[in-house]
Amino acid sequence: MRTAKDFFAPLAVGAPAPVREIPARPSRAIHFFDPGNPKMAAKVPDMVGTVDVLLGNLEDAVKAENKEIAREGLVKIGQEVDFGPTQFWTRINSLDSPWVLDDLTTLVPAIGDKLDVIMVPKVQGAEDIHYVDRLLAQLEAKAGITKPILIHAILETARGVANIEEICAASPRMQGLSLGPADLAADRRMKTTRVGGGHPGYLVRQDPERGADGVPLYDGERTTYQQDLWHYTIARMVDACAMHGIYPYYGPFGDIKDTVACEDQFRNAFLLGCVGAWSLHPVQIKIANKVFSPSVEDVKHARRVIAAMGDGTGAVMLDGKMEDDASVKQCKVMVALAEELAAIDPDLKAKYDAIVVD
Ligand SMILES: CCC(=O)SCCNC(=O)CCNC(=O)[C@H](O)C(C)(C)COP(=O)(O)OP(=O)(O)OC[C@H]1O[C@@H](n2cnc3c(N)ncnc32)[C@H](O)[C@@H]1OP(=O)(O)O
Ligand SMILES: O=CC(=O)O
Ligand SMILES: [Mg+2]
Repeated sequence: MRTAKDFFAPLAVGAPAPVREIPARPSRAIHFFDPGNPKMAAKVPDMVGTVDVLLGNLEDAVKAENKEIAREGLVKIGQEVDFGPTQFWTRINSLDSPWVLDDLTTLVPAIGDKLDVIMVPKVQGAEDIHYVDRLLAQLEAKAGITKPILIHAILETARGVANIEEICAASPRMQGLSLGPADLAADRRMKTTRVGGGHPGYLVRQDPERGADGVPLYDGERTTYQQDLWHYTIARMVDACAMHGIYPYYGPFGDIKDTVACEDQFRNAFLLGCVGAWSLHPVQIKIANKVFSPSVEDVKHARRVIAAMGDGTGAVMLDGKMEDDASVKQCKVMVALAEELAAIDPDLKAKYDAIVVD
């Protein structure tokens, strides 16, 4: 165990000092692209400024025979593109793969000064984060990198879920967690073949009409309500991240054409406390940007409550509802997010600035 006094010490002589607080940078959409796919790679420069995070993916969805091309493509993009306000992330190959060592030893010297966050897949426990943490420190020291690269872990194994708190606490580099519903479903032996989202078989059913004898009458219509397969894991992830001052994200939604259900899944995650979601296709960026930005109505309400609550203590009635010390804190979460987003998104800023609090 690293003691409290050593926790913020660099893990290699000459490596940058770890950050004490993870910056709250907007990351509504983490947009995945394959850096070895020429069509996708060509779109990256024009996507800067339209999405909060651009992530060059080297892991699953990149064919084994293309791993090196993807890595080289990522280096080229990292060296040539000015990312401006957009964060630049990568997802490296898993720690048990033959590619990950080359991923790290190539990327850090070549583009480590540009990379904000490295996403590590299939994290099982703190030992995986410790490994990456030390190696990054050694590579940063060797390359003269002055800003520490942060680590994001994907929650996609049963062991990872069981070890979630120790993963979050494993390093001051820990920036956040994403739910990986596809690998997690496989690892848990869940019986869904979908990449994220709900399932029509996972439902609750309205109570039956009953006869005078109390026996259910089976011929009546009974409404069913599809449930969220991911509720437990997302809620678990949100608590662990909040406890450790890092950020939770929903991961992939594979039914690209079902933009409505994608929006629903993203909104569930937003309401539960996630700050963003993955985008696999350009069409999902707009959805994430919309869902993970507080609505004008919510911001207006939050500002009204804050104004009505004065010093933030006591209780008031507003529109027939009680507001008090706790609800004003909820409202402050909403307003703080709106302010963060307004600082980087002129359209949102104009909408929020136009709000008149009556
Ligand atoms: C499930 C577990 C996980 O690990 S999920 C994360 C790993 N998966 C990924 O990263 C998938 C990334 N996305 C993709 O590979 C593609 O979007 C898939 C889903 C295959 C669909 O591609 P495709 O059939 O070409 O779509 P399309 O014809 O609608 O594309 C229109 C134009 O847009 C481009 N495009 C597509 N996806 C991206 C992307 N992610 N980033 C940037 N550009 C993208 C296409 O190349 C296509 O371009 P063009 O108009 O032909 O020039
Ligand atoms: O990597 C993501 C997943 O769902 O698996
Ligand atoms: Mg996965």
